[in-house]
Amino acid sequence: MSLLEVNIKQAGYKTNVETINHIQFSIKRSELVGMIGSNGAGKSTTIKAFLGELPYLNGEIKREEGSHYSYIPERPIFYPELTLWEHFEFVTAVEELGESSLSYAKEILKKFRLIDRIHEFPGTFSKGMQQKGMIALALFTKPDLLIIDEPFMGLDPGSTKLLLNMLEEERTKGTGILMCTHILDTAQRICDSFIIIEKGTMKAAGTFDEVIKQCGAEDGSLYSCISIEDEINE
Ligand SMILES: Nc1ncnc2c1ncn2[C@@H]1O[C@H](COP(=O)(O)OP(=O)(O)OP(=O)(O)O)[C@@H](O)[C@H]1O
Repeated sequence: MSLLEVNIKQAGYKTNVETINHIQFSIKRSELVGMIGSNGAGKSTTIKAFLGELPYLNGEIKREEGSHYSYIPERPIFYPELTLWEHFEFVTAVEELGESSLSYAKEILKKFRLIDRIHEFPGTFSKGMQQKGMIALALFTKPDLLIIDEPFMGLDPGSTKLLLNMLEEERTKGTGILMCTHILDTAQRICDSFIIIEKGTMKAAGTFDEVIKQCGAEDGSLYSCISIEDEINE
């Protein structure tokens, strides 16, 4: 059984108005899946659909029993009235993680070089620092499935390297990862499999060789899998 099995027939932001359709894929433990496609192709909508955040979903979503996920959205979201450290305390209380887990929080925050800023409000952080704060919070809950939308956005080279190492560490622990990204060279290097989304539907899915073949990308590059006029025209 996979961690996640997605079979979306149609889904959208209004009842009976489909923004995406016919998207099927699964994610196994320790698998890193790259979801790629142009701006507006339907990647974030697909994520929202299988997380149950859309008003319209015709399809079936199966999750491994007892597994839990963390979702890092494209734009960081924090509670304006809480400091970064208070976010960790809040998550500890809500998820019933126990006080001892806060030492793990400090470990992650040290790695992300945020430890000196924990008593500040994340809203006052730089974009990259906010992104790191979101990633740190997501990893803190030790998810079985990690869903990251544009993880490299705003990260400096050192933080990008750190994130890549942490993704590898998570994978080794058995975490399944779904990552939306426009950084195709990195995706090609680190992902086990790919989902290509185009105009709200799934154009290809599988290993690198499989998607290249399905897309008819003769130059053997993921760039050729993404057409330029890819946006959904409603
Ligand atoms: N909240 C919303 N309400 C209505 N339509 C939306 C909403 N969010 C996105 N859409 C529409 O859904 C379509 C797919 O958008 P989506 O955000 O899924 O694209 P994406 O592939 O994630 O793009 P990007 O790479 O730019 O993040 C677009 O036509 C967009 O306008």
